[in-house]
Amino acid sequence: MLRLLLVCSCKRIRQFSYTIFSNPKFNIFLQALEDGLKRADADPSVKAVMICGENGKFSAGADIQGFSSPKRQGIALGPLVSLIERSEKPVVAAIEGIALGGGLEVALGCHFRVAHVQARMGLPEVTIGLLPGAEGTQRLPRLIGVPAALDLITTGRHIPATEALKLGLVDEVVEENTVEAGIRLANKLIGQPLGPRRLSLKPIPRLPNMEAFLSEALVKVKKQARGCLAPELCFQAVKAATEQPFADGVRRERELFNILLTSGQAQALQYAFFAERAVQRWTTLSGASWKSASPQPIRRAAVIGLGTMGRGIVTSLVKANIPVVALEQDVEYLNTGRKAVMLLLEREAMKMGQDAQSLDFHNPARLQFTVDFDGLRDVDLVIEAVFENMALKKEIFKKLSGICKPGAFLCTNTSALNIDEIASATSHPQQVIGTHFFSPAHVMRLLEIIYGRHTSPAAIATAMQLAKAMKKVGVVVGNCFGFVGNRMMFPYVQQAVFLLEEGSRPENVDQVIEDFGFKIGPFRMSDLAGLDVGWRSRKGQGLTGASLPPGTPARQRHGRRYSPLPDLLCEQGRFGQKTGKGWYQYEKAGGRTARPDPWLHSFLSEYRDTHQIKTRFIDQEEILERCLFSLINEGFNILAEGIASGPEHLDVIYINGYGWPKHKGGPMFHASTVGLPRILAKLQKYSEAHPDVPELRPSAFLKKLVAAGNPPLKEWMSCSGSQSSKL
Ligand SMILES: CC/C=C\C/C=C/C(=O)SCCNC(=O)CCNC(=O)[C@H](O)C(C)(C)COP(=O)(O)OP(=O)(O)OC[C@H]1O[C@@H](n2cnc3c(N)ncnc32)[C@H](O)[C@@H]1OP(=O)(O)O
Repeated sequence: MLRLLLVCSCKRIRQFSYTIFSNPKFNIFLQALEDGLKRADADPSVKAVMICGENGKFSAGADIQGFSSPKRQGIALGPLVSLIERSEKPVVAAIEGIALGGGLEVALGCHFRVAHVQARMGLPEVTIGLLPGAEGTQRLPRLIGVPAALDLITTGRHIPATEALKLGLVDEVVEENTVEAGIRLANKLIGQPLGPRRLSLKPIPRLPNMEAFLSEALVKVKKQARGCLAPELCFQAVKAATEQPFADGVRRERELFNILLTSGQAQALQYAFFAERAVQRWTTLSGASWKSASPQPIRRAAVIGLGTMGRGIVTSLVKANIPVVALEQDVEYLNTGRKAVMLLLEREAMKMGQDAQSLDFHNPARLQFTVDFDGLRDVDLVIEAVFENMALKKEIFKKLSGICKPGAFLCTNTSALNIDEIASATSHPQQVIGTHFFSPAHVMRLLEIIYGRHTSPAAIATAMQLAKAMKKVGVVVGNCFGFVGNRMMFPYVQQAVFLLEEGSRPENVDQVIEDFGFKIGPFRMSDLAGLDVGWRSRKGQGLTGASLPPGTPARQRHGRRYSPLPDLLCEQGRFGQKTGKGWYQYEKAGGRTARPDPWLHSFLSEYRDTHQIKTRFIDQEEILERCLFSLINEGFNILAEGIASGPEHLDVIYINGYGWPKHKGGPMFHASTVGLPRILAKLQKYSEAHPDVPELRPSAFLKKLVAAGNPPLKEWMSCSGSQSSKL
């Protein structure tokens, strides 16, 4: 909520409390600001005006919910910012807490800006698919120069007050009461000329090579945007500021803003913003929820296993300022793991600069390495991160159950294994919970949190709190094979491989998926992760390898279609990047540049000949639909079973853990935009063509929703007979 303080000649402050922007939940009352400014200008006793926030916050900007509301109305902010700037009396912005989006644009209209040292500011509109549409794209480059403005506007990053001061975005940073400092400043400014402080009148600071700079910047922005429209249109708006007078630049900004507003991407990104917050309000099938469960403090944690996942998890815990005990099975593994963890932490410290001091990871009180389970006696939480092997995990949990204090939470980092079976090895299964980290664990934001039959609400609340401390987004899901993320991934990967059997090449499939906006297609992903991982799992499930009963048809398992292609590649030692060959070829073992492999193409032809599969041309539409709609179909099954309590959970998981393009809102949001009747019709078509693929059979819940008239996403769960959406 913004307030207007009127500074009078007698140095008394008349205070009008005008709600301009929300504390973000409330509506925008711009009219009040306009009226207040006009009254201040007309009143000779008022000598200066100050705009500040309430409750220690300047403004989080406009109400994001309002952008997708069909009833969006009211006066525009840009003209008001101009009105502030035109004021004949000095207007000072006193920024505390946050000044984001439209809030910062208001501050840019002021003649002076004073900020508290702990304030943060930014123009994050790009992250919700928009651009700073209240003349911010025209004022900011005039104030801080084109490179810095482009950076802030196209990334949306929030910056601290100290950085804002260096950039010239604010005039003063104070450690004391910002409002009082603002009033002092306002008093000093009374009677001073304001012309040079009106940003719309300032020329753009020139660069010797503006044209070259802008072309390079555009290439960078496009590369980072990966199909997302907003960064490029933000760029265009700033470019307009470099080429056109202020008023024309503002007109261009408005045009571009309207394109974005109606683009569909903005709705998807705004949905993703609220979805990420909605998943914090978790519930379980048995009715436990965030409302009544209390997280327990984690004063010390332990990690078991210092493989790739364990190393990343230790790093995340250290960065979250949680003292850690890291345990390995023997000294050799421990030393290798210690070196790797230290390297990761050194790198993180480099990235953090001065703030890195707080990590203090050379201090054994903060990070300790051991091979002795006794060192885990007094920890509050353990994260086991050993191999995906049930017997091994159960053995470890049995041991932990005897050693750890009864209140300690026992987490297993698994991507698919049964949490209840692991918990059965302990004497307090209510303390056991699944925490599925994504690789690299210190980078990836997603944490899938899986509750078992006995998991206590406190364990769930604590895991959620831990996710937050590690700056991750925790999503609570039920226990089933593959949980949510991997369970939905299986049909997608399966379709990708079936498409190869029928006539596609890995590079065709990857291209279609990457053009859709995924960071990486299924085959490049498989080469990166290592084909041997899935091979081991399939051998464990008896789908391939020595335990396969003789006479099993090559392309069928349990009466369903099966493709042995990935197994055949593994038998040839083609494990992906690590061996230099997989679905692609690489320059060397460990190489990263995937090149289409003629060997693989001939191998696929021979395979089709052997199995008498007629090679056919498969178009982009079929590739995309078979991969994505089968994944979405599984999502509907998951919702029907109550494994996730709403579609937003699935979407947050896919955006943060599986590279789903955020500007497409996640798989379930995408389904809602494509339209459920279309998805159903396509699945029916593909299922008829491939009756031996149960994953293509439309989910009963999808059919129910279509029969119910294709309701909007936020009403889906009320049709499920399960729980309701949080949105
Ligand atoms: C033609 C007109 C053109 C332009 C005008 C201006 C445009 C804009 O201003 S666009 C909006 C720009 N602002 C943002 O993008 C800020 C978004 N919010 C945040 O980054 C964060 O919420 C925060 C930094 C402000 C606070 O973070 P944190 O303390 O971690 O709290 P939460 O994120 O959990 O948020 C708490 C609560 O507030 C809701 N919320 C936050 N910001 C907005 C907002 N701008 N509009 C609507 N609602 C907002 C958020 O959803 C949470 O709600 P729940 O508690 O119900 O989950």
